[in-house]
Amino acid sequence: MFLMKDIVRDGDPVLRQEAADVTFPLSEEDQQLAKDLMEYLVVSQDPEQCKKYGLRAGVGLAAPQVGVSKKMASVLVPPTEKDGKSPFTDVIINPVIVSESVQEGALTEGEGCLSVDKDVPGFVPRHDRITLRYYDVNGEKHQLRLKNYPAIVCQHEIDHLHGMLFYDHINNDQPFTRDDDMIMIE
Ligand SMILES: CNC(=O)c1cccc(C)c1Nc1nc(N2CCN(c3ccccc3Cl)CC2)nc(N2CSC[C@H]2C(=O)NC)n1
Ligand code: NI
Repeated sequence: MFLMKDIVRDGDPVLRQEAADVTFPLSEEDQQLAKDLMEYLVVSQDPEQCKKYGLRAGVGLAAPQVGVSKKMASVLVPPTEKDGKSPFTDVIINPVIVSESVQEGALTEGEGCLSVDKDVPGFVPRHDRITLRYYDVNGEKHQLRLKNYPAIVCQHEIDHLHGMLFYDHINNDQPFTRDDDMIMIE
């Protein structure tokens, strides 16, 4: 199981590299990595276990953040009160955003990252809607449309696979600048 000591922090070059494509069928090692990446999110989202292991809660974790420069990330978007179903949960492998809305979206409260200890205030302008193509741990190809929070999270995690961090997108002169048709996501 990953603990905070296993999370690579900003400044480590691995977070600024282009990660390598994952080859199928997954090696034992890559299968274990996928399990561990998802387990971190599950444990971190359970208040009791989160406290017990001293974790920072997250809804996404990319392999480079645990020092493995491979195109793999776990995403676990918690269920919204409404229907108790997670809008998106999977380990995305060799993900590609095949299309994206011109319309932007951003989290109203800004973004946090397990690899960035400092708070970096500001809107992180992203695409409000994306069409995501990825392979799951079984090598099955998926292509689906995501919008709002799940789309933001996937873009944040896919950024990690290309050596980008969320604050790279923040407008430093006007961090809370937004154009009036930017979708603000709670
Ligand atoms: C600077 N202001 C802020 O951080 C920020 C501040 C307020 C609100 C938001 C919404 C903010 N923003 C933000 N909050 C999150 N969490 C909210 C709490 N949650 C969580 C916490 C406890 C249990 C279960 C869960 Cl689910 C875990 C996830 N996560 C991300 N990001 C950016 S995309 C990848 C994702 C990530 O996992 N980061 C570690 N951003
Ligand atoms: Ni991150």
